[in-house]
Amino acid sequence: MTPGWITTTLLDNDTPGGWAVARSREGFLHDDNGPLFPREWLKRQDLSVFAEHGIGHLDGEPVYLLELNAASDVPGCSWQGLRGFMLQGDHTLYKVLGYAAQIGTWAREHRFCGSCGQAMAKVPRERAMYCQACDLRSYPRISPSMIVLITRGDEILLARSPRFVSGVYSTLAGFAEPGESAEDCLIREVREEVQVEVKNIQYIGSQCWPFPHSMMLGFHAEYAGGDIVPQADEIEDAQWFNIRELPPLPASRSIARYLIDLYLARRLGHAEPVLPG
Ligand SMILES: NC(=O)c1ccc[n+]([C@@H]2O[C@H](COP(=O)([O-])OP(=O)(O)OC[C@H]3O[C@@H](n4cnc5c(N)ncnc54)[C@H](O)[C@@H]3O)[C@@H](O)[C@H]2O)c1
Ligand SMILES: [Mg+2]
Ligand SMILES: [Zn+2]
Repeated sequence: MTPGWITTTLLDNDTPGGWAVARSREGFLHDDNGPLFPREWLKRQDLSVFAEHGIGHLDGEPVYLLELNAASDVPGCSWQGLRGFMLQGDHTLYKVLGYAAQIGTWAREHRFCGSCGQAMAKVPRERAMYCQACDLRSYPRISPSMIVLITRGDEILLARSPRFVSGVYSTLAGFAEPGESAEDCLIREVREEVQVEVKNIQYIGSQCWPFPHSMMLGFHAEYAGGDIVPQADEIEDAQWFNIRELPPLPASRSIARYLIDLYLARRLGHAEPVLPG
């Protein structure tokens, strides 16, 4: 048995047993023991199953996703969105659910060929959908996004979007566009969102962000010039904050929070935090 969570495409839906998670628009089903259920028990419940996907092995046991048409009542259970599992609880289980969500969404959105419109079929032993007419394979979509902490000595640049929880300020982020390097994207996003220039861009680490399919690439950069001008509509407010007087910050498991905490730790001589993958 290999401990931990390993994704796979090798599971056969006709082989009984293993664990399963159930996902609807309301999130994942869970009870007091969490979101993993014995698969045969789950399949006996009154669920409207849209698709079933073998997704991986957890501590050597196969795990399947039951993708549902709608949430239904299961006695003793309730539904919780993926963000709730990210914010608290077992991080490995959150990784299982994050992967399940991305596979479920991708498979649902790639039932038909984007080129000719015919039905696509699952490719055996590969996470891909295939159109025979076009000889076209569609793989799960991952959207690279840059996220950057900009610093100026004891000050850090944080901003808030109108979508954030009231009072919370975070690092700047944005999606890569075709033709850009990670650095090009970072420089463009920072210019667009606050009209500031940066230098000494350093890659720090990355995080899967399955909302719905981002891959966050985290950077540190130093301020090089310009006065903050927040982008209309996208940025409600942006400010330089002294590291000793910070506003409410993003959730502790996010890479945004990690980039901030890492800088504080280095600046103040504290132990460095660990980035949750
Ligand atoms: N993990 C973290 O700590 C953390 C923190 C901040 C942001 N994020 C994530 O980073 C991503 C980018 O952040 P943002 O919202 O500031 O992005 P952004 O500044 O690029 O603005 C969002 C806009 O980009 C466009 N867009 C949406 N999806 C896209 C895609 N796949 N490719 C290209 N453009 C797209 C839309 O017009 C959307 O309104 C989001 O997924 C966000 O949830 C993660
Ligand atoms: Mg942004
Ligand atoms: Zn086709």
